[in-house]
Amino acid sequence: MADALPTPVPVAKPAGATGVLVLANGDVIWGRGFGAEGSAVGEVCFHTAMTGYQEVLTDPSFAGQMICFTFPHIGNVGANPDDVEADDPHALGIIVREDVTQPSSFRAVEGLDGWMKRHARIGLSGVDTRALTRRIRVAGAPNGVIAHSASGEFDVAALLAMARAWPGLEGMDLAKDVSTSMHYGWGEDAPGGVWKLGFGYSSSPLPQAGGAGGGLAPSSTDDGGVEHSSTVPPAGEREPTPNPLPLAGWGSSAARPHVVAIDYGSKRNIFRNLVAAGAKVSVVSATASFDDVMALNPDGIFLSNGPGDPAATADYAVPVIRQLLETGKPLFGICLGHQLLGLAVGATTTKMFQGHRGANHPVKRLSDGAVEITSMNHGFAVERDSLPANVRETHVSLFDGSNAGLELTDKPAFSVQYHPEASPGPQDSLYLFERFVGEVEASRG
Ligand SMILES: NC(=O)CC[C@H](N)C(=O)O
Repeated sequence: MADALPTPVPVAKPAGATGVLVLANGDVIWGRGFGAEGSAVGEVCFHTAMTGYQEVLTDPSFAGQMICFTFPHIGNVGANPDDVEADDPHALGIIVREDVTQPSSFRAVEGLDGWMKRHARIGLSGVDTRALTRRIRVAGAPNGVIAHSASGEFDVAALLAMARAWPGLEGMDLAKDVSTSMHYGWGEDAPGGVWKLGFGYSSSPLPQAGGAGGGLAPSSTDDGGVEHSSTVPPAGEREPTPNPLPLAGWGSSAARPHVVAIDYGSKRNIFRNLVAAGAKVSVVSATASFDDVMALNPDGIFLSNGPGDPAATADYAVPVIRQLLETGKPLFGICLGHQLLGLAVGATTTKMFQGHRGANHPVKRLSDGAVEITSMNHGFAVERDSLPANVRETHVSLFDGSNAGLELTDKPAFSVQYHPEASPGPQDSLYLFERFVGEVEASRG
């Protein structure tokens, strides 16, 4: 009963169009460009959150994707250095209904337009985002190119060729490209260890008065298969959090239990919540070996969220996770970490038709029937029917019945498909951090 999509017909460029979205099927959607000029290719998905656009844009899970926001007013509280999940945006660009207005918030230090320009990310406004969302619901998340040119000049045929040449997210490993470039400590003492209003610890320089906007990176580099135009740089390997703590000296002797987090593209608020729940956190890269992790003497292991296809990341992540499970230490995974734990225990993952992206996704907790309102951002899912006998499904999406959580019955390991760190979004699921750190504490010898 899915509606048929109309065959694309060439749409003449309307007067004043300075931005365009070209989909791989030939659809051309015109609008007004903002943020950086240039073009970027990736998957087009929609997000239903009404708040938290900076958190969404900087979530490394969005590498390789551009986001159509269903909420029409995006950008109206500007940008600040606090509401970021990484130093730089990882989403390639955003597609919005209304033009971005002057920011109205005591927390804003610049407008969204200037922030995106500074970080070389493209925006497109004036788009019928309802129609685009409906298209994604009917036909799945398409590949496409977002482009912004202040002169209004576009080579649509070249943009279409770029969209068609992009191989798609399926089979694409992006985690190691966005992971931390060095191992570091994220402790209660670290700046930003826990969130405080006005902390402003981003290491990105803030714009000088009147100086916002310049500074686009000059050339493209490879980003795990994500192609970029000459003006939009890839997300790249992330710098560690500012003022990282040294790793040395942390371990089981410390007062706090020590969690080693494998960063497949983690959001900062996850680390803050682990610290708030009582842990000391060390962060290691996605490609860290079993020995790298164990050398830090962990009391528990955390597997982070991240971009791309879990099956492609599994090549290097799963053997390490399997060895870590054998240690019997508590293990907790979120989103990509959930999918990788699923793969490590022998389950399979699949690409979803349109995915889940929003801050109001109901999930049923099967242990007691409670419904958690959750923040979600995923395009792949663990296949329930592939779960082995020693794995129990713990949570289910009430939107489409897909798997949203699992736990092992013979080891202290569990994971959820949604984002319990809940920024942006509700806080129903923060108990998971306390459960995990409580288990880590209890398991210390
Ligand atoms: N937020 C995430 O960790 C996303 C996981 C994975 N990249 C997906 O799209 O399903």
